[in-house]
Amino acid sequence: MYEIVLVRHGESEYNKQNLFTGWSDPDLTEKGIQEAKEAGRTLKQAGYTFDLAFASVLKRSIKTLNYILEELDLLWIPVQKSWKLNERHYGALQGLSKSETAVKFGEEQLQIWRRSLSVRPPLLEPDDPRYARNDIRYKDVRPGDIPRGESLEDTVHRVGEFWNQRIVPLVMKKERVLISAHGNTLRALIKYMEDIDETALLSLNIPTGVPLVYELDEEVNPIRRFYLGEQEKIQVKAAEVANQGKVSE
Ligand SMILES: O=C(O)[C@@H](CO)OP(=O)(O)O
Repeated sequence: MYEIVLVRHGESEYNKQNLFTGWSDPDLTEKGIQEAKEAGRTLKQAGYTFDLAFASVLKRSIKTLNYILEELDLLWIPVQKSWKLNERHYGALQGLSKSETAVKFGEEQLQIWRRSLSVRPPLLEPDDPRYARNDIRYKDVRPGDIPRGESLEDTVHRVGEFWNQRIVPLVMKKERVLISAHGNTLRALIKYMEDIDETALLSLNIPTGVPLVYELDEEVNPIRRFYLGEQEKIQVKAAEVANQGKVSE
């Protein structure tokens, strides 16, 4: 049996303000830093250690990973960063308030944009300053691969490809891997690995800064997944994520 640990970054400035984030690059809040450190301590107490780690190219994921590795005294291990682990691109919704958007378009539409599988958000215009094509960190990405807005299905595609090409071979070599990523990237990975149906996917909300352990069989198929830490507290945190789509928080 293999094991892999996934973690969503700690609370970001946009999470705190309840703004759509996607490929925007806000920093962690003080609470987010504490969540990341706590995740590191939880892993340490449970006896986890890692040979290498992955992060996206967004600072909330990178910093979360660093705080965790610091708690584990593993800042020295190799870290691979990839845009393929970036949050799902939220298109023209990026930077807008979730609760104001719920008032304007209704909670039902908001839930479709946030949690459905195949619906894309309104796309960014090519000349929108939020379009990542002019951002130097994506200079090596084929321009056609840089999204202007993604459905979860689009994210499943890129994350699934990354999982197969970059992570599975390492897991099969018995490398102990930690992945610091994002709420919808992790939902996409869970969808890819387990092929859960859309109803289950709708209510799948990943809390910030909580280690999620996957046990995998010899073919790297999932056996089970579970969160490490106080289960009641984790459920409350997941419910908070679900409630971000309400008209008033
Ligand atoms: O804004 C976002 O990019 C994501 C994660 O923070 O939010 P949501 O849970 O609404 O998909």
